[in-house]
Amino acid sequence: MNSATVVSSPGKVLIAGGYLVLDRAYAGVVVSTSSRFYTVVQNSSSKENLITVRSPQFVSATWAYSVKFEPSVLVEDLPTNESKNKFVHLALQSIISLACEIKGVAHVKTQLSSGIKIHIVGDNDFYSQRAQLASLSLPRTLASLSKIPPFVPTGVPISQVHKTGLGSSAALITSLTSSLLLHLSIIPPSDLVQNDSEGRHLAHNLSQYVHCLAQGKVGSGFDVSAAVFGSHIYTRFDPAVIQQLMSDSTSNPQPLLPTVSPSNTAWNYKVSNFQLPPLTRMMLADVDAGSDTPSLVGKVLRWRKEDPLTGMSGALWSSLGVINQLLAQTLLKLTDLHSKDPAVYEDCLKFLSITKASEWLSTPRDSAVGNTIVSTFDEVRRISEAIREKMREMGTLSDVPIEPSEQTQLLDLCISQPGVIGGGVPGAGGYDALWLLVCDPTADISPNQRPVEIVENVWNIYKELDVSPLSAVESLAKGARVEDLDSIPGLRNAIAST
Ligand SMILES: Nc1ncnc2c1ncn2[C@@H]1O[C@H](COP(=O)(O)OP(=O)(O)O)[C@@H](O)[C@H]1O
Ligand SMILES: C[C@@](O)(CCOP(=O)(O)OP(=O)(O)O)CC(=O)O
Repeated sequence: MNSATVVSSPGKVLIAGGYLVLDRAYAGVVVSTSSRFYTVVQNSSSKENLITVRSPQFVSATWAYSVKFEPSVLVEDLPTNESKNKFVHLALQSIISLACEIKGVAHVKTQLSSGIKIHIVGDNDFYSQRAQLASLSLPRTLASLSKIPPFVPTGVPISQVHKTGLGSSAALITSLTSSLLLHLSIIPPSDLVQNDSEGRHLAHNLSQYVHCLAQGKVGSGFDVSAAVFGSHIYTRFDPAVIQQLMSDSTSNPQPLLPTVSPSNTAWNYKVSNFQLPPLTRMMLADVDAGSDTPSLVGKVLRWRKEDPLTGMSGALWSSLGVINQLLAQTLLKLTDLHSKDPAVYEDCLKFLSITKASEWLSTPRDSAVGNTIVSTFDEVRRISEAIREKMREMGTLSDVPIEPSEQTQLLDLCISQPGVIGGGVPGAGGYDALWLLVCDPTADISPNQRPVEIVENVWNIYKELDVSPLSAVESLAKGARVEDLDSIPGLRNAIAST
């Protein structure tokens, strides 16, 4: 039998907490996306201890590795490989080593007795689809995106692809790690059904370590955390937990389990429940201008370090810390209000969808509950504006384009449309993306246009920046998930030709 083990992991959007989340004293609000990475692991009938990995969306993206077990586990690139993939290679080295520590070398040798093949694909949203849309002569709309075949080939090697900022490497590492942990019987599939299982935490800790190793730095880890746990309020782990492993030489490998074990209490990350309110939709745009996140981060952190003389960064971090939390709590309050009175909530949503936010409070609702719902939406709008203002201040003080004026103009225009609740520049900010939260009622609001359509249209005709929508919405499935190969449209086909 050659059954496939498939695990998917979502992408991420950090809607609040950019820069602050690097510091354990502050939390970030991360939304996981419906766009996912999929890793498909199958036994092959090739050769003992041979692992082949293919990414069929890319040119020259096949990598073969041999696994040696003596004197210690060593995963080696085959000389025939046309390119290297550090992320995949380091992931395999770490997963096989950990599997041997947990189950013994004999168990892993049996699993690899006729080799395994791995396919990795990411939803189209992870990579810019401008060229596809142009070649199909389609306008840049959500409807056009749905006409592009799933997992469409990009026509370029991975190194040349235009990423959209959804965190491809974190989602890739997490789906690869989790699928291999399952395929090698290190964790049971049921562990990826439960939210808080030991297996899920093991997949998280290992993925964080591998991702840091591959990136050559320890970031906040919110992207891996979203790929594992889904949307949440994230407090980072202390980097000391992996410091020793990060500095180990490959010639003298240390055991991984003592560090990555879910029972290692040095992993002090916090994951608190979060989701966007019912009947709202997150909208994402890829803005084709591009920013280099590491250089933005380096500059902001340097400024913060040098700043204590004036104390401005301290005050800014404290006030942003408070309003970021307020955003999360106010959004959660809306979910609560919906569950208490879904009918009134839906009715309010209809009103908000056809009204500009600046006029939301001018017409009182029929009931006290209705007024609370509308004023809570208005509070979200005000908080999201306050966060933008503070992030712009951070940008001005550190001389970093966190919300550059070109983005400010576009965001202001979007936020002034009926039914738009709030938005901003995600993560580190810069020129490359924006997010909005819009009302998305189930009810028919014709002859009014739906907020999603209004925003799409604004983006479509906007001239000052080159804007293209992404199809992602929030993923309500919590993080890494076991999939059935045939239930994901296009997946079997995407991996069939190679
Ligand atoms: N589909 C894929 N298959 C294999 N590796 C991938 C794929 N997509 C991304 N990667 C790996 O992730 C790396 C990109 O990492 P990075 O630059 O940190 O991107 P991001 O900012 O999207 O996380 C690539 O060089 C490659 O090693
Ligand atoms: C600055 C940050 O807090 C957030 C950066 O978030 P982005 O979503 O901008 O990151 P990239 O995926 O690298 O583009 C750095 C961090 O938390 O690691």
